[in-house]
Amino acid sequence: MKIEGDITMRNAEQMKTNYEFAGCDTVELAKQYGTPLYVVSEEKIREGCKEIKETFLMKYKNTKATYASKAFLTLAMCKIIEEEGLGLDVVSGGELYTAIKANFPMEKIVFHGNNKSYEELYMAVSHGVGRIVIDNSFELHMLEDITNILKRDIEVLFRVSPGVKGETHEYIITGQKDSKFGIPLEGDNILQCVKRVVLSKHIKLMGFHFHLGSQLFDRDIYVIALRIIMNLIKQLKEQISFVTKEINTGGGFGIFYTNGDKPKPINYYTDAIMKELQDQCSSLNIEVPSIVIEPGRWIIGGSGITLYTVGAVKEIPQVRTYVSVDGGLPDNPRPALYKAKYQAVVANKINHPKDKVVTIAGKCCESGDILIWDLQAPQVEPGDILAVLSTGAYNYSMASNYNKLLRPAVVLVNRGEANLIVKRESLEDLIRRDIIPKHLL
Ligand SMILES: Cc1ncc(COP(=O)(O)O)c(C=O)c1O
Ligand SMILES: N[C@@H](CCCC[NH3+])C(=O)O
Repeated sequence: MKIEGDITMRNAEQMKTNYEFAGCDTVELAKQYGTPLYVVSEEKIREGCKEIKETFLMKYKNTKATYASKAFLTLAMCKIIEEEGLGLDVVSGGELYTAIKANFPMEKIVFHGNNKSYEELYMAVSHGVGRIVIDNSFELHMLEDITNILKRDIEVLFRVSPGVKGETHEYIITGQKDSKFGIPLEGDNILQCVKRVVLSKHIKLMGFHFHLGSQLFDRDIYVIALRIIMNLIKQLKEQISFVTKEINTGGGFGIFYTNGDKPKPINYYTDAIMKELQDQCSSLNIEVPSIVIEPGRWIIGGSGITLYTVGAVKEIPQVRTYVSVDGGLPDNPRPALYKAKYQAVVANKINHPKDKVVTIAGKCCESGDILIWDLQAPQVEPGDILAVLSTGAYNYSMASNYNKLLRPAVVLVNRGEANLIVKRESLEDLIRRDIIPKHLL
């Protein structure tokens, strides 16, 4: 009996031809929820958070981690992040509103942005967010005004621009000298801002923030940036006796998309940051400030995939075969924006030999709407389900309605169970905000 059972199990295993993600058959998911479909693994998100806790937060005292919600934010995501005990970084009234609606603890919110509006700052102060990261002196003035009106205290950091250039796509580097983000360290801009804020009645300066860019694999630039910030901290202490309590070293930790990406555990970065911090503090004889990191992509990127249904397959002899899917640039603008590369599998043909090379095209009226060039794949036919991998970060959050395509649904999967966490847009949603003026009726 037992032997028979084993054979049956083995046969079942061999016959499995569908791609599984978090214990769910992705072809079934596509059938049940339609395509394009974002699928997000709860377990993978929690594993990332756990790694951050075990190898950074528990290893070093006086440390915090906030999830950069711009990577992927829904009410359910807020709940997971809250349960995991991380903070949340938001960059707009919209992201803050989402966190408020999820009852996310406001003291764990860090509010970012290089051009926050008066209304956004007012919203942040009146809801009592934990930190506002001030990007410029214009914002500082608005914040002084708002805190005086509301008579509310607020703790802030200054975002500074360390002048360090990360190796990544030029559109996603932020820490270089010529950047729209942060207060430059050249000149006395930062000194003036610090002098001003220390006199403020309601604004308490806790320290400094830098963020170097995204999809970074090199820890040395974090160390270099930290050294530069430590020098600022030393000068401020000597010149105006300002004591820095917190340094936020941003996010940007890279993940695997395709061969060539060499992802690292989080402590590859944080151990180097903490070592530099301790060395610098002891050599400068200053108290060790608290360290905060803000990973976005590193937590959610590999936790998501996108399912598409294949439509037209067009073979141009001696040129290439275009396989068109039912989404593309509107649900994933990253290949068009950053020449981002992705891996994909044909979910219903997982065991078929990959003896073809095809190009995965989106359905937008844009020649640049190509999701993947030259994918090694089995024979692809209309109706096949394509799973594009590692789409958890900056796909759903950057999606648009270009060509009036409907934004996909999002399904949260965990150990074979699936829950819809964002509904698919409807045609009605597309015109909900349109108004026809009287003279055109
Ligand atoms: C201020 C700030 N913190 C954190 C992040 C998160 O970046 P990543 O998703 O690359 O970790 C970003 C985005 O680059 C950012 O601008
Ligand atoms: N949107 C970018 C990341 C920007 C991070 C925000 N500063 C991407 O998809 O790679």
